[in-house]
Amino acid sequence: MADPWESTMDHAVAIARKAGEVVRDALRGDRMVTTKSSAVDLVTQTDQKVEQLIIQSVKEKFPTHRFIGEESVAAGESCILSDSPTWIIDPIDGTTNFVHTHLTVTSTLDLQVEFGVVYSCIEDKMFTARRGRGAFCNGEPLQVSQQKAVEQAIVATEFGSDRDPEVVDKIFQSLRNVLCLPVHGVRGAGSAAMNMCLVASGCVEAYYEIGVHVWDVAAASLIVSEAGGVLMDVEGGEVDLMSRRIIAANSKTVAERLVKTIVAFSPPRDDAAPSDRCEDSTHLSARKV
Ligand SMILES: O=P([O-])([O-])O[C@@H]1[C@@H](O)[C@H](O)[C@@H](O)[C@H](O)[C@@H]1O
Ligand SMILES: [Mg+2]
Ligand SMILES: [Mg+2]
Repeated sequence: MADPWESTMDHAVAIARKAGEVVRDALRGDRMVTTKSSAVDLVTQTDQKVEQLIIQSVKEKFPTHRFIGEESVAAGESCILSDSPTWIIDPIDGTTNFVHTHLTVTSTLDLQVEFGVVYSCIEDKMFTARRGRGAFCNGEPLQVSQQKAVEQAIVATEFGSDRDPEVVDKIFQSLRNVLCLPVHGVRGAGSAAMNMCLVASGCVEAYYEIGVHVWDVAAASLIVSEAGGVLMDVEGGEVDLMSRRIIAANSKTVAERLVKTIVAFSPPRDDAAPSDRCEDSTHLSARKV
């Protein structure tokens, strides 16, 4: 049966590839860095340029579609899912890597519940998933790891950009608990989306993080699910993409072991009123890197 969203997803893949070209070009030049919710929550002109490139390109083809973009929300736009087709965009997932010319940088585009696209532009890896039709990397099918013993697993996580000592303590308590399960290792790509694509690819057994945003994980969530993986809230139960908490695992068994291990807390939700969000976009002085 013909897929009504096929041409839309093709456009998403094309614009993700174009975004990757812009990011690769920017890596060869100077990057002006400013900050958002903390001194280590970085953003560059390239993040903003790529987000506008994506949004303008989609608006021209699909004028009724809505958007949740990381940098648009940072500038004060709402972060509310509507009944209209809504694109959830992270123009650069891994901005800190981008600023430090580190390797893993992705751009993510998700059209809520229909398809997800994550493009890792340095590696030229295009991760895609269409609801009910599988997950792929450069056209090759993806399948999560079959390892169900967490003691034989590699787990990915990130430390986020909140440096409140009480939050950092909870993050480290979880990390210590996970390491002492024990697990074979803990890894972090510097990009939530890339960590989740590693789960979908069977490279690591699970990823968890408290403090991510909906734009970090929306596209890759569908890629994990379509690769046979499981999404769960850190306290168990269904994941809520606006809650800023997620476990993406190869199996329910591994996900449930992590639920028992992680020290849970609840950051301000992405769909909270702007005044209740911790991201108050305090743009400190720009610096060139
Ligand atoms: O800001 P960004 O590079 O798009 O996204 C990043 C996420 O991919 C990562 O998981 C998180 O720990 C960082 O704090 C940051 O949010
Ligand atoms: Mg991100
Ligand atoms: Mg980003």
